[in-house]
Amino acid sequence: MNVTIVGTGYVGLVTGACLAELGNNVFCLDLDRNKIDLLNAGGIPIHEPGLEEVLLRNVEEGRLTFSCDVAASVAFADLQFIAVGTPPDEDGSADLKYVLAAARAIGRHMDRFKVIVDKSTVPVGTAQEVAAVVREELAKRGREDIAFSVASNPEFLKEGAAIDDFMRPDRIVLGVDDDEPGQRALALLRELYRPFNRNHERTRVMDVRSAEFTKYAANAMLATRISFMNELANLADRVGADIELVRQGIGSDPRIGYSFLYAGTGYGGSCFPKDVDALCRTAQAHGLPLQVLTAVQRVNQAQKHVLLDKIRAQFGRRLAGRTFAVWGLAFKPGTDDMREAPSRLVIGALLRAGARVRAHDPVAQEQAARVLADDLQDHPELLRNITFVAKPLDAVTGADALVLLTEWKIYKSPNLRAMKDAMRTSLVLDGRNLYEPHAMAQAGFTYLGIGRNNRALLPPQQRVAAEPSAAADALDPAASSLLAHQAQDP
Ligand SMILES: NC(=O)c1ccc[n+]([C@@H]2O[C@H](COP(=O)([O-])OP(=O)(O)OC[C@H]3O[C@@H](n4cnc5c(N)ncnc54)[C@H](O)[C@@H]3O)[C@@H](O)[C@H]2O)c1
Ligand SMILES: O=c1ccn([C@@H]2O[C@H](COP(=O)(O)OP(=O)(O)O[C@H]3O[C@H](CO)[C@@H](O)[C@H](O)[C@H]3O)[C@@H](O)[C@H]2O)c(=O)[nH]1
Repeated sequence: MNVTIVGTGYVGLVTGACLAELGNNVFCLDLDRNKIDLLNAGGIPIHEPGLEEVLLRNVEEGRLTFSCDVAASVAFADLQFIAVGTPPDEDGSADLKYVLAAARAIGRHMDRFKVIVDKSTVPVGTAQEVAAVVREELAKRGREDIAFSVASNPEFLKEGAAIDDFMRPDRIVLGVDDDEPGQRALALLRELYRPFNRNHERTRVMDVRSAEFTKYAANAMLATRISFMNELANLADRVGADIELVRQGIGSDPRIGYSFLYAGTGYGGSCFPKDVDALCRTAQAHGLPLQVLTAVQRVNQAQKHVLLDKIRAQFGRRLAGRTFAVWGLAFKPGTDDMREAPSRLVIGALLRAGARVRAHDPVAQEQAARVLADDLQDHPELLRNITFVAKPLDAVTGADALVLLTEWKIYKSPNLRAMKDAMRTSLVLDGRNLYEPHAMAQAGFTYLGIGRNNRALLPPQQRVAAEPSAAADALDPAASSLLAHQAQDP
């Protein structure tokens, strides 16, 4: 089949590549000329395992095209997928300007029946708005005779596992209208997704509004599990339990399951924070504020500060002159995506407090340097105090503490002896609970995970003995106000 994908970001690129891999002819449109030029030159704008191979093969075999030509993209296929960004607006609701601009462009150029498929994550009712915009454009040209349908086909892929998620989906949600164009849309989409249903039927057909809602409900449920565990982890720290053992204890109940119950430094990325916000906004607009999800957001905001609180508990306010090793910058392993990455907040706070940071990430260092420069626009001189290093061990050399923020595989079995020898102080703050407290204590580390302050396993908590240099003793005033602010954070 011929398919057009509007928007060649994480979702658009993966969708386009995977649909081409199944034998379809795919036209990927983006308005970002640099991105299209890079793709046409054989480059890839994002880090996503397995993507390069699929892209190169399908471009070479002529099934995958990248272009900025809107008229050509609309003419190319009856199926027009919209996969552009839906970033948060100022009030937290989803900003639909890219979606509606894409819809308008389709309406402006279409000259025969089209199925417009919203793959972007969009609030309930968006398909109706898309249809209105397309109708408006058709009316301007006096072409109200051209039929079309707007369907919803939300995407559930995870970054870092996107190809696998797309190729082996748990479910394919199709929201279509009941009318004749809607049923034509359904027939086309069923045909497109037929290869995914060979083993068993994965397609769930529903009305458009329910499909749009399903996407938000899924992300909200997953975010809720994470905030629930993060809150319990903080209590575990107080009562002397180990949240990892608790996770396994409850996960063994099939009604609960093991997935998405890892405590950490709060969820980040381009989806959970913005989608939970947007759903809360939708609910408010309908006069039904969502109390559980409001708490989920609040807990997540606070959780992003938990490691900083632990750092402060160890060092007091004297962070100026200290050196912190940071392992992991991306919001999760398997990606170079820095959107809402907890590392931004932690590193920003450390630098503002006058500390030095030696950071390592296997793929996200370049992106991290870019976003941190943006985050620290008001204090660009602080960027001198962050060094990006080639190897994890280089980061810990001479460090007062190691702060682990992303659970990349490369950090899973470090050489503890070499680490301990290299560090100035053997303090490890593990934001992903990657290590065993007992093993770390045995190796001579002061180990602080999230919700793992199990008194039976750990030596009595000691404050870090080594004092910073005298020159560093004077606390940067910006740092002290920042830390005070964090102390008050809910
Ligand atoms: N990133 C994920 O893991 C993920 C997973 C599932 C769903 N989603 C949802 O999918 C949507 C896209 O997310 P993303 O992460 O791929 O975004 P992204 O920012 O990586 O990519 C969006 C792309 O759309 C392009 N674009 C914007 N307006 C355009 C237009 N009018 N015509 C053509 N191209 C245009 C931009 O230049 C950009 O390249 C969002 O709604 C997001 O919530 C994302
Ligand atoms: O037990 C867990 C699982 C995840 N996280 C964090 O949650 C965030 C999101 O992780 P993940 O869901 O793996 O990555 P995303 O790529 O953001 O994928 C989510 O968001 C996408 C965009 O909507 C959806 O398509 C996916 O189904 C949904 O998992 C990250 O910061 C993780 O560190 C935890 O803290 N604990």
